[in-house]
Amino acid sequence: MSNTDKIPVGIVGASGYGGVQLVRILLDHPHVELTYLGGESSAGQSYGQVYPHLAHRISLKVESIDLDEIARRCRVVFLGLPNGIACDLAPQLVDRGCKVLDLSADYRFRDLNTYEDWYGKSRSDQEVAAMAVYGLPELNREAIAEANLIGCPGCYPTASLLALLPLLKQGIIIPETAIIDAKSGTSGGGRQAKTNMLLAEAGGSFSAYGVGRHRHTPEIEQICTDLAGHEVRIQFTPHLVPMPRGILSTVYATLRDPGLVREDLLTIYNAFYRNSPWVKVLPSGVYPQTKWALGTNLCYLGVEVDPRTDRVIVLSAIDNLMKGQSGQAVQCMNLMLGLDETIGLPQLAFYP
Ligand SMILES: NC(=O)C1=CN([C@@H]2O[C@H](COP(=O)(O)OP(=O)(O)OC[C@H]3O[C@@H](n4cnc5c(N)ncnc54)[C@H](OP(=O)(O)O)[C@@H]3O)[C@@H](O)[C@H]2O)C=CC1
Ligand SMILES: CC(=O)N[C@@H](CCC(=O)OP(=O)(O)O)C(=O)O
Repeated sequence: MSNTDKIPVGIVGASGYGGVQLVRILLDHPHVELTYLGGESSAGQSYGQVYPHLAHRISLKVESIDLDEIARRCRVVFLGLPNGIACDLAPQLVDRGCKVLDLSADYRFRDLNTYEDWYGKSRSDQEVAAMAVYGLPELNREAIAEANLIGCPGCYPTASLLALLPLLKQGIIIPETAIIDAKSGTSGGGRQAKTNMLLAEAGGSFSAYGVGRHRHTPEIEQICTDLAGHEVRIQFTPHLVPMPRGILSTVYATLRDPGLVREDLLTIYNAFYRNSPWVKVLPSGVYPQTKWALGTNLCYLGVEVDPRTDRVIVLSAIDNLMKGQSGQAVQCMNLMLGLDETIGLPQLAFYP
């Protein structure tokens, strides 16, 4: 592909945390060119005013949202907006010929009754939602490559499902025994001011939230149900950790075959992910740390079996803003454009 063939790409919600990660990744992507950045309260400012450390790399302004103008200037559009807004924009952008990747929850659910129950917004775009593809490449690589609209997964579902997929696909666990204990850095809550994210509130503390009812529960259950072939309910508890970014998700489930040991599970995981460049199964007895994934699109998995309880324990570490959000969206974009899924995405963390 020559320079003149670069694909024009826009970001709506460019001033947010997901938006700035997309800008950072796409500025160095060899096959795309940023042609539109959109926002709400930041509209009218240069991008360098919003993020001064990027002023030397980008001269675009943040603009208000004009769908005709976006479609005129972009072939691919990322929507990094609060939940409940993309559903008013995405269908019109797809109609105008754009490929759309929505970072919010609006197109993650095939059945909008579930979305309405958990997100409290009524929807009339069931047909569009049914054609959207869930953007987890390790699950849906072929469908993503053919799609025009991607519902990118949530950060906790990404970390947790990558831990669960080999177990569910091969019937190794009793799905309804799955318990997910996940911890996130504060950037998971986005860039807008929130009291519970203040340094004085979250800084020296570690707490659970959404206990018994977090909206990522039905998202994880949708995939577990598909893979198990019957309705599955799981237990999920998120926690807020005093660090800027990263997720560690620890998943427990009961083995169907109590004879399996750690080495058996590692063989299964390594085989399952052998063609998935963004998932790294760690060697026997090694468990992931969030800092290994920071700034990269990688998911690190550590696998263990407790023979006393017949439970498998899988630990999954990602950067919530990368594999948990913008990095994964670019991985999907690469597939939609027929490119290698690793192109343009950082592989090395700034560890230690
Ligand atoms: N943070 C994370 O770890 C993850 C987030 N997500 C999801 O990705 C999406 C974006 O999240 P994140 O980047 O954290 O969000 P931020 O809060 O950091 O950014 C939100 C963006 O949306 C824009 N915006 C807000 N309200 C409106 C509106 N009414 N109309 C148009 N634009 C609006 C803001 O523009 P302005 O600043 O100009 O007002 C800003 O650019 C959310 O749906 C989130 O749930 C998914 C996975 C992980
Ligand atoms: C730490 C923190 O607040 N995390 C967010 C999850 C971010 C995310 O993935 O949210 P969406 O599903 O809305 O896209 C939360 O629990 O609401």
